[in-house]
Amino acid sequence: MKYQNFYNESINNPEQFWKNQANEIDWFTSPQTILSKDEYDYNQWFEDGELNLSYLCIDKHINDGFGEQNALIYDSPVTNTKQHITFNQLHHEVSKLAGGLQNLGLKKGDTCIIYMPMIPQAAYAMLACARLGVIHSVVFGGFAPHELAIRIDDCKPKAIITASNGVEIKRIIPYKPFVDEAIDKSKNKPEHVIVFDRQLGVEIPKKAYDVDYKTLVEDSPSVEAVSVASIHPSYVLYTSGTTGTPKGIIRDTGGYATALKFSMKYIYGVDEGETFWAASDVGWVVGHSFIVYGPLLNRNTSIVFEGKPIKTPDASTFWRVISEHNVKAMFTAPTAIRAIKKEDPEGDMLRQYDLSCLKYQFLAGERCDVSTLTWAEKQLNIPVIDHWWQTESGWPMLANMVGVGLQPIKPGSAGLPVCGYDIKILNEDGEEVEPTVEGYVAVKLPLPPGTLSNLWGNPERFKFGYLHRFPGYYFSGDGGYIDEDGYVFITGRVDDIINVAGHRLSTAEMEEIVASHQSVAECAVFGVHCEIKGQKPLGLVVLKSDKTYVEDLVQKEIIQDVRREIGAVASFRDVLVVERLPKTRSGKTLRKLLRNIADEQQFNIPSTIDDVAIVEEIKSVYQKHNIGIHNK
Ligand SMILES: CCC(=O)SCCNC(=O)CCNC(=O)[C@H](O)C(C)(C)COP(=O)(O)OP(=O)(O)OC[C@H]1O[C@@H](n2cnc3c(N)ncnc32)[C@H](O)[C@@H]1OP(=O)(O)O
Repeated sequence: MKYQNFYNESINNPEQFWKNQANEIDWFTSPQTILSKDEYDYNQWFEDGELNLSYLCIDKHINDGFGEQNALIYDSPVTNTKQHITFNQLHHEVSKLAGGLQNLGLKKGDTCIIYMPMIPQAAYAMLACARLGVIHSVVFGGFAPHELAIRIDDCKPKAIITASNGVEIKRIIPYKPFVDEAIDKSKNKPEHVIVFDRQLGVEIPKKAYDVDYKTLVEDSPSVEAVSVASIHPSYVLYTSGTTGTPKGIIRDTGGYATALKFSMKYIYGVDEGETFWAASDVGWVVGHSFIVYGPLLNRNTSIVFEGKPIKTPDASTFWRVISEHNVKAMFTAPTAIRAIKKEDPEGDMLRQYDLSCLKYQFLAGERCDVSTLTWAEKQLNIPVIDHWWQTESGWPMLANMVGVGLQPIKPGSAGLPVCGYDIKILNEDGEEVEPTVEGYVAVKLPLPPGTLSNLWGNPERFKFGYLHRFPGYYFSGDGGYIDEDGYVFITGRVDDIINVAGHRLSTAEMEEIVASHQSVAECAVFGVHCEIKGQKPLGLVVLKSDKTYVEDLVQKEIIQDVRREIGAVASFRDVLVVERLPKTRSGKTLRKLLRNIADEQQFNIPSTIDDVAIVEEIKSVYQKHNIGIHNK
């Protein structure tokens, strides 16, 4: 099969194409309607189909005779634990937890937040919710109680499933106290908090709403998977938006199952029974799609890894896991490769392991610089494939579809459009631009199955944020260009979103927190280049003139404020005090100029600037504080 023919088929005849793909999964009721419109006049897939994700990920494989195959391998260098979990064992854990949730009153259509570290119980919790048709919302453990509270208030969960603690290298992260604090702050209190005690000697503060996870599972019956409509939301996953509040991306069930089954085979090139590893976190979309649902749907063994690319215990960890667990294809973010490269530039640690099992290395989550890609290629000597997608899409939009046939790799490009995604580069007026001309990356509607179906509780924001700017297209928020061979190059966000170590964060949200410090008159927060994390946030503050300050103390307080409100994941460590900020004559802060000066990029000073002398002022502040690529 040729990529181009396959792709063209998906674009020219999407209904037939996706009907064929939908036939690859086991439906309780096969869909007769393939593509239709919902009440908001937006496309939906397989409207009248019925199925269950938990059934497809577990029961189906047991029924097919694969109950003793490993479904999950939990590998935790931070606790020195390795555990193999078969599909039979997964069934036991998930169906009894689902029974427990049911006993607590959770039913189809309710919501449940999952705030867990990278332990198998996080996957059990997701699958138990899916078994009942309960809509889960996993919140990344690096987010602070304030962020958790925002999500609680938005999705109003009936229960929260959490653990006593996480382990960050050698540091204990107190998950349960964070949940208690978030509930204190939120207006919509959940009825139950189900707590998995990891028995690591961490004290668990007790509350009336607490339910012990293990007792709940022990005392509850196994329950069967319920049938849900294809368009039933399987989950809500929050992602940063350009305004302060995060957006709850809604994912359907039938379209998602179809797209994930398709992805495992055609994008990642793994067959049933093989091992796949996405070294990410269940709190991100990668974790949903390619640690839990995708591999399990495809009867792959999936690795739940609780560790880091370095320091747990060293830069050889990834290679040990690949070799020990016979991983065929692996997914990680470029930032992880950069961290390994820094510790092991010549690949000496890598060569201690037999990596002959590894056939493909996939990279995504942030833009991949050429030197990271070529370093990985040189060390691994296999195709290293950058690809691009978003929380919104749920699965890859650009890739090198190795399951169809490996195409030449062009370093710097995230590859070719994946089947179903009619990707266009548009100018300000919504017109398609010529090859190699940079513009806005948009996808012609309808989007393929498995992509976002709306925003939780906010259909207006969905339309305005994604569909309004270029009618007839989904607007990705990224800029880029397509070359003469059809390869797409993503150049970065065109809004206030930054990507720090593969974590998508809103600078507007950080700016709100910085601005609320009592000593700050005005401020700007923006992303600057970071050698390891790709980008990191930098804050510039102008202090109020009617006060006396200890500058260092104000800076520490501001950094602490952002960490307390958003969480450690923000990596907000740099705040500089300046006399003034560059502005246009109409008073708009020139954040892009501030970023370009820091990144020492070629830039034009906007003609609307109110005082050009500020450019030198800012440069000298950056120099004094060692900000800038060449100062490192
Ligand atoms: C394609 C669609 C998508 O884009 S989905 C998103 C894809 N992104 C990813 O998969 C993320 C990739 N990045 C990573 O996995 C990590 O950044 C890696 C590379 C492993 C490095 O981790 P780390 O050294 O912790 O750095 P970091 O910048 O992630 O962390 C910053 C601070 O946050 C903390 N943190 C991190 N995770 C948690 C957690 N689960 N629970 C609690 N805290 C967490 C870290 O400890 C770190 O804290 P500190 O600032 O050092 O005190």
